[in-house]
Amino acid sequence: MTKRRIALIATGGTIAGSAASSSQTLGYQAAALQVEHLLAAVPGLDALADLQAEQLFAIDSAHITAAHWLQLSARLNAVLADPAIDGAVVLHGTDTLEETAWFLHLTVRSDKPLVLTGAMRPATALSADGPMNLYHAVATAAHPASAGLGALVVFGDSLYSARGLQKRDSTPAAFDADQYGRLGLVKGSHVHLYQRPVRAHGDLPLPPTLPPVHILHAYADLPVTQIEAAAQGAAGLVFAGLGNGNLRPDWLACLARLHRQGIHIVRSSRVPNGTVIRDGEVADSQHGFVSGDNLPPPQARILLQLALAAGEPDLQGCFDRH
Ligand SMILES: NC(=O)C[C@H](N)C(=O)O
Repeated sequence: MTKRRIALIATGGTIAGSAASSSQTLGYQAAALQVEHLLAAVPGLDALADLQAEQLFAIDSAHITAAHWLQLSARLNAVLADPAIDGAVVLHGTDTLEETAWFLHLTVRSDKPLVLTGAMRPATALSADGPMNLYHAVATAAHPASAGLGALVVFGDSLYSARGLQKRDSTPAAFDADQYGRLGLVKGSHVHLYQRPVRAHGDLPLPPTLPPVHILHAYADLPVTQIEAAAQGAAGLVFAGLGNGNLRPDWLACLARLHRQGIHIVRSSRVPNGTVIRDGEVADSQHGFVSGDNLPPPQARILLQLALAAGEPDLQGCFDRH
Protein backbone atom coordinates (compact mmCIF):
# COMPACT_ATOMS: atom_id res chain seq x y z
CA MET A 1 0.00 0.00 0.00
CA THR A 2 1.30 3.51 -0.77
CA LYS A 3 2.19 5.57 2.26
CA ARG A 4 -0.62 7.81 3.44
CA ARG A 5 -0.21 11.56 3.63
CA ILE A 6 -1.22 13.01 6.98
CA ALA A 7 -1.60 16.70 7.82
CA LEU A 8 -0.25 17.48 11.28
CA ILE A 9 -1.44 20.69 12.95
CA ALA A 10 0.33 21.79 16.13
CA THR A 11 -1.37 24.19 18.55
CA GLY A 12 0.95 24.13 21.60
CA GLY A 13 0.26 22.50 24.99
CA THR A 14 2.51 20.43 27.21
CA ILE A 15 3.44 18.16 24.31
CA ALA A 16 5.42 21.21 23.15
CA GLY A 17 6.49 22.09 26.70
CA SER A 18 10.04 22.78 27.82
CA ALA A 19 11.61 22.77 31.29
CA ALA A 20 15.06 23.58 32.64
CA SER A 21 15.71 20.01 33.80
CA SER A 22 14.60 16.55 32.67
CA SER A 23 13.08 15.72 36.09
CA GLN A 24 10.85 18.81 35.99
CA THR A 25 7.23 17.96 35.19
CA LEU A 26 5.68 21.04 36.81
CA GLY A 27 6.38 24.73 36.33
CA TYR A 28 7.58 24.19 32.75
CA GLN A 29 6.76 26.45 29.82
CA ALA A 30 3.94 24.97 27.72
CA ALA A 31 3.86 25.57 23.95
CA ALA A 32 7.56 26.50 23.89
CA LEU A 33 8.72 24.17 21.11
CA GLN A 34 7.84 24.28 17.43
CA VAL A 35 6.39 21.29 15.60
CA GLU A 36 9.68 20.48 13.78
CA HIS A 37 11.30 19.93 17.17
CA LEU A 38 8.52 17.53 18.24
CA LEU A 39 8.78 15.52 15.02
CA ALA A 40 12.55 15.20 15.40
CA ALA A 41 11.99 13.43 18.75
CA VAL A 42 10.00 10.60 17.13
CA PRO A 43 12.19 8.34 15.02
CA GLY A 44 10.26 6.10 12.65
CA LEU A 45 7.36 8.50 12.09
CA ASP A 46 8.22 8.83 8.41
CA ALA A 47 7.81 5.06 8.00
CA LEU A 48 4.17 5.40 9.14
CA ALA A 49 3.12 8.26 6.85
CA ASP A 50 4.26 11.25 4.84
CA LEU A 51 3.64 14.23 7.08
CA GLN A 52 2.64 17.76 6.17
CA ALA A 53 3.24 19.70 9.40
CA GLU A 54 2.16 23.21 10.33
CA GLN A 55 2.22 25.30 13.50
CA LEU A 56 -1.25 26.90 13.67
CA PHE A 57 -1.09 28.21 17.27
CA ALA A 58 1.50 28.00 20.03
CA ILE A 59 -0.56 28.32 23.21
CA ASP A 60 -1.33 26.60 26.49
CA SER A 61 -4.81 25.16 25.93
CA ALA A 62 -6.15 27.25 28.82
CA HIS A 63 -6.06 30.11 26.28
CA ILE A 64 -8.20 28.35 23.66
CA THR A 65 -11.22 30.46 22.68
CA ALA A 66 -14.16 30.06 20.31
CA ALA A 67 -12.12 31.97 17.72
CA HIS A 68 -9.41 29.25 17.86
CA TRP A 69 -12.03 26.50 17.44
CA LEU A 70 -13.52 28.24 14.41
CA GLN A 71 -10.09 28.79 12.83
CA LEU A 72 -8.88 25.24 13.53
CA SER A 73 -12.06 23.65 12.22
CA ALA A 74 -11.98 25.79 9.04
CA ARG A 75 -8.35 24.80 8.52
CA LEU A 76 -9.11 21.08 8.97
CA ASN A 77 -12.09 21.28 6.62
CA ALA A 78 -9.80 22.83 3.98
CA VAL A 79 -6.89 20.44 4.56
CA LEU A 80 -9.06 17.31 4.56
CA ALA A 81 -10.83 18.42 1.37
CA ASP A 82 -7.45 18.18 -0.39
CA PRO A 83 -7.43 14.86 -2.31
CA ALA A 84 -3.69 14.52 -1.60
CA ILE A 85 -4.35 14.35 2.19
CA ASP A 86 -5.57 11.09 3.77
CA GLY A 87 -6.07 12.18 7.38
CA ALA A 88 -5.11 14.71 10.05
CA VAL A 89 -3.53 14.84 13.51
CA VAL A 90 -3.93 17.78 15.89
CA LEU A 91 -1.48 18.32 18.76
CA HIS A 92 -3.22 20.14 21.62
CA GLY A 93 -2.88 20.89 25.31
CA THR A 94 -4.78 18.43 27.48
CA ASP A 95 -6.63 20.92 29.69
CA THR A 96 -9.28 21.76 27.09
CA LEU A 97 -8.60 18.97 24.59
CA GLU A 98 -12.00 17.35 25.21
CA GLU A 99 -13.74 20.58 24.19
CA THR A 100 -11.73 21.18 21.03
CA ALA A 101 -12.08 17.50 20.04
CA TRP A 102 -15.86 17.69 20.45
CA PHE A 103 -16.10 20.97 18.53
CA LEU A 104 -14.16 19.36 15.65
CA HIS A 105 -16.23 16.18 15.93
CA LEU A 106 -19.37 18.21 15.27
CA THR A 107 -18.06 20.59 12.60
CA VAL A 108 -15.39 18.85 10.49
CA ARG A 109 -17.15 17.53 7.39
CA SER A 110 -14.88 14.73 6.29
CA ASP A 111 -14.79 10.98 6.58
CA LYS A 112 -10.99 10.99 6.62
CA PRO A 113 -9.43 10.10 9.98
CA LEU A 114 -9.02 12.98 12.42
CA VAL A 115 -7.00 12.32 15.58
CA LEU A 116 -6.06 14.59 18.49
CA THR A 117 -3.38 13.97 21.05
CA GLY A 118 -1.22 15.79 23.59
CA ALA A 119 0.96 14.98 26.58
CA MET A 120 1.08 15.30 30.32
CA ARG A 121 4.88 15.58 30.58
CA PRO A 122 6.79 18.31 28.75
CA ALA A 123 8.92 17.29 25.78
CA THR A 124 12.10 17.77 27.86
CA ALA A 125 11.04 15.36 30.67
CA LEU A 126 12.36 11.89 31.40
CA SER A 127 9.86 9.41 29.89
CA ALA A 128 7.99 12.21 28.14
CA ASP A 129 4.66 10.78 26.94
CA GLY A 130 4.35 13.13 23.95
CA PRO A 131 6.55 11.24 21.46
CA MET A 132 4.68 7.93 21.84
CA ASN A 133 1.29 9.69 21.85
CA LEU A 134 2.33 11.46 18.63
CA TYR A 135 3.51 8.19 17.08
CA HIS A 136 0.23 6.49 18.03
CA ALA A 137 -1.84 9.41 16.71
CA VAL A 138 -0.11 9.27 13.31
CA ALA A 139 -0.48 5.47 13.19
CA THR A 140 -4.20 5.88 13.93
CA ALA A 141 -4.70 8.66 11.37
CA ALA A 142 -2.94 6.51 8.74
CA HIS A 143 -5.12 3.48 9.51
CA PRO A 144 -8.13 2.89 7.22
CA ALA A 145 -10.28 1.69 10.17
CA SER A 146 -10.17 5.20 11.66
CA ALA A 147 -12.20 6.68 8.79
CA GLY A 148 -15.76 7.88 9.35
CA LEU A 149 -15.62 7.89 13.16
CA GLY A 150 -15.49 11.65 13.71
CA ALA A 151 -12.78 13.15 15.89
CA LEU A 152 -10.74 10.58 17.79
CA VAL A 153 -8.42 11.12 20.74
CA VAL A 154 -5.40 8.90 21.23
CA PHE A 155 -3.77 9.08 24.64
CA GLY A 156 -1.77 6.63 26.77
CA ASP A 157 -2.22 3.71 24.31
CA SER A 158 -6.02 4.19 24.31
CA LEU A 159 -8.26 5.29 21.47
CA TYR A 160 -11.38 7.31 22.35
CA SER A 161 -14.22 9.05 20.58
CA ALA A 162 -14.36 12.79 21.29
CA ARG A 163 -17.92 12.30 22.54
CA GLY A 164 -18.09 12.01 26.32
CA LEU A 165 -14.34 12.25 26.80
CA GLN A 166 -13.06 13.95 29.95
CA LYS A 167 -9.67 14.69 31.45
CA ARG A 168 -9.86 12.75 34.69
CA ASP A 169 -6.34 12.55 36.02
CA SER A 170 -3.26 14.71 36.28
CA THR A 171 -0.95 11.75 35.56
CA PRO A 172 -0.05 10.54 32.04
CA ALA A 173 -3.23 8.36 32.15
CA ALA A 174 -5.13 11.62 31.84
CA PHE A 175 -8.27 10.75 29.88
CA ASP A 176 -11.23 8.49 30.36
CA ALA A 177 -14.68 8.15 28.87
CA ASP A 178 -15.94 6.20 31.90
CA GLN A 179 -18.72 3.75 31.20
CA TYR A 180 -18.82 4.69 27.52
CA GLY A 181 -15.32 3.35 27.23
CA ARG A 182 -12.48 3.22 24.80
CA LEU A 183 -13.03 2.54 21.13
CA GLY A 184 -9.76 0.67 20.91
CA LEU A 185 -6.08 0.38 21.70
CA VAL A 186 -2.94 1.50 19.92
CA LYS A 187 0.36 -0.26 20.44
CA GLY A 188 3.21 0.98 18.27
CA SER A 189 1.92 0.86 14.71
CA HIS A 190 -0.89 -1.57 15.60
CA VAL A 191 -4.35 -0.01 15.81
CA HIS A 192 -7.12 -2.19 17.27
CA LEU A 193 -10.64 -0.83 16.98
CA TYR A 194 -13.41 -2.61 18.96
CA GLN A 195 -16.39 -0.24 18.78
CA ARG A 196 -17.80 2.49 16.54
CA PRO A 197 -19.68 5.61 17.73
CA VAL A 198 -23.33 5.58 16.63
CA ARG A 199 -24.28 9.27 17.02
CA ALA A 200 -24.14 11.89 14.24
CA HIS A 201 -20.98 13.91 13.68
CA GLY A 202 -19.57 16.40 11.20
CA ASP A 203 -22.97 17.80 10.26
CA LEU A 204 -23.17 21.14 12.08
CA PRO A 205 -22.27 24.30 10.15
CA LEU A 206 -19.31 26.47 11.14
CA PRO A 207 -20.82 29.84 12.12
CA PRO A 208 -18.83 33.11 12.08
CA THR A 209 -19.08 33.38 15.89
CA LEU A 210 -20.57 31.39 18.78
CA PRO A 211 -23.34 32.74 21.03
CA PRO A 212 -22.54 33.13 24.76
CA VAL A 213 -23.53 30.03 26.75
CA HIS A 214 -22.41 29.53 30.35
CA ILE A 215 -22.29 26.57 32.71
CA LEU A 216 -23.38 26.53 36.34
CA HIS A 217 -22.50 23.64 38.60
CA ALA A 218 -25.08 22.85 41.31
CA TYR A 219 -24.10 22.37 44.96
CA ALA A 220 -25.99 22.04 48.20
CA ASP A 221 -27.42 25.40 49.25
CA LEU A 222 -26.78 27.09 45.87
CA PRO A 223 -28.68 30.40 46.02
CA VAL A 224 -30.87 31.30 43.00
CA THR A 225 -29.05 34.64 42.76
CA GLN A 226 -26.04 32.64 41.48
CA ILE A 227 -28.19 31.10 38.73
CA GLU A 228 -29.43 34.54 37.73
CA ALA A 229 -25.85 35.86 37.72
CA ALA A 230 -24.64 32.96 35.54
CA ALA A 231 -27.40 33.65 33.00
CA GLN A 232 -26.63 37.39 32.69
CA GLY A 233 -26.10 38.26 29.01
CA ALA A 234 -26.25 34.60 27.98
CA ALA A 235 -28.13 33.06 25.07
CA GLY A 236 -28.10 29.78 26.96
CA LEU A 237 -27.24 28.17 30.27
CA VAL A 238 -26.10 24.60 30.93
CA PHE A 239 -27.16 23.77 34.47
CA ALA A 240 -25.17 20.84 35.85
CA GLY A 241 -27.76 19.69 38.38
CA LEU A 242 -27.57 17.05 41.08
CA GLY A 243 -27.88 13.32 40.39
CA ASN A 244 -30.07 12.83 37.30
CA GLY A 245 -29.91 16.57 36.70
CA ASN A 246 -32.20 17.09 39.70
CA LEU A 247 -33.34 20.59 40.59
CA ARG A 248 -34.41 22.04 43.93
CA PRO A 249 -37.87 23.66 43.47
CA ASP A 250 -36.54 27.23 43.67
CA TRP A 251 -33.79 26.40 41.11
CA LEU A 252 -36.44 24.93 38.82
CA ALA A 253 -38.64 28.02 39.17
CA CYS A 254 -35.67 30.27 38.42
CA LEU A 255 -34.60 28.26 35.35
CA ALA A 256 -38.19 28.19 34.05
CA ARG A 257 -38.39 31.97 34.48
CA LEU A 258 -35.08 32.41 32.61
CA HIS A 259 -36.42 30.21 29.81
CA ARG A 260 -39.54 32.38 29.55
CA GLN A 261 -37.18 35.36 29.18
CA GLY A 262 -35.61 33.69 26.11
CA ILE A 263 -32.57 31.96 27.63
CA HIS A 264 -32.15 28.36 26.48
CA ILE A 265 -31.70 25.95 29.38
CA VAL A 266 -29.89 22.63 29.06
CA ARG A 267 -30.39 20.37 32.05
CA SER A 268 -27.17 18.47 32.61
CA SER A 269 -25.60 16.80 35.64
CA ARG A 270 -22.60 17.22 37.88
CA VAL A 271 -22.45 13.41 38.12
CA PRO A 272 -19.80 12.13 35.70
CA ASN A 273 -21.59 8.92 34.69
CA GLY A 274 -25.24 8.60 33.82
CA THR A 275 -27.84 10.14 31.60
CA VAL A 276 -30.20 13.02 32.26
CA ILE A 277 -33.47 11.48 31.06
CA ARG A 278 -35.86 13.91 29.43
CA ASP A 279 -39.08 14.28 31.42
CA GLY A 280 -37.68 11.89 34.04
CA GLU A 281 -37.08 13.71 37.33
CA VAL A 282 -38.08 17.07 35.83
CA ALA A 283 -40.93 17.93 33.41
CA ASP A 284 -38.58 19.28 30.73
CA SER A 285 -41.22 19.59 28.01
CA GLN A 286 -43.47 21.63 30.30
CA HIS A 287 -40.67 24.10 31.15
CA GLY A 288 -38.99 24.19 27.72
CA PHE A 289 -35.74 22.66 29.02
CA VAL A 290 -33.43 20.54 26.90
CA SER A 291 -31.97 17.38 28.39
CA GLY A 292 -28.19 17.29 28.01
CA ASP A 293 -28.29 13.49 27.76
CA ASN A 294 -24.97 12.07 28.99
CA LEU A 295 -22.74 14.82 27.62
CA PRO A 296 -20.29 16.33 30.12
CA PRO A 297 -21.39 19.95 30.74
CA PRO A 298 -18.54 21.56 28.71
CA GLN A 299 -19.52 19.43 25.70
CA ALA A 300 -23.25 20.16 26.22
CA ARG A 301 -22.32 23.86 26.15
CA ILE A 302 -20.56 23.54 22.79
CA LEU A 303 -23.45 21.59 21.25
CA LEU A 304 -25.92 24.24 22.43
CA GLN A 305 -23.71 27.02 21.01
CA LEU A 306 -23.47 25.33 17.60
CA ALA A 307 -27.18 24.42 17.54
CA LEU A 308 -28.20 28.00 18.40
CA ALA A 309 -25.78 29.45 15.84
CA ALA A 310 -27.28 27.12 13.20
CA GLY A 311 -30.81 28.29 14.09
CA GLU A 312 -31.69 24.67 14.90
CA PRO A 313 -35.49 24.63 15.44
CA ASP A 314 -35.47 21.40 17.49
CA LEU A 315 -32.78 21.69 20.15
CA GLN A 316 -33.77 18.47 21.92
CA GLY A 317 -33.67 16.61 18.61
CA CYS A 318 -30.18 17.98 18.02
CA PHE A 319 -29.04 16.69 21.44
CA ASP A 320 -30.71 13.32 20.86
CA ARG A 321 -28.98 12.98 17.48
CA HIS A 322 -25.46 13.88 18.64
N1 LIG B 1 -0.92 18.68 29.77
C1 LIG B 1 -1.21 19.82 29.18
O1 LIG B 1 -1.16 19.93 27.97
C2 LIG B 1 -1.62 20.96 30.07
C3 LIG B 1 -1.37 22.33 29.51
N2 LIG B 1 -1.64 23.32 30.54
C4 LIG B 1 -2.29 22.64 28.32
O2 LIG B 1 -3.43 22.29 28.34
O3 LIG B 1 -1.85 23.26 27.38
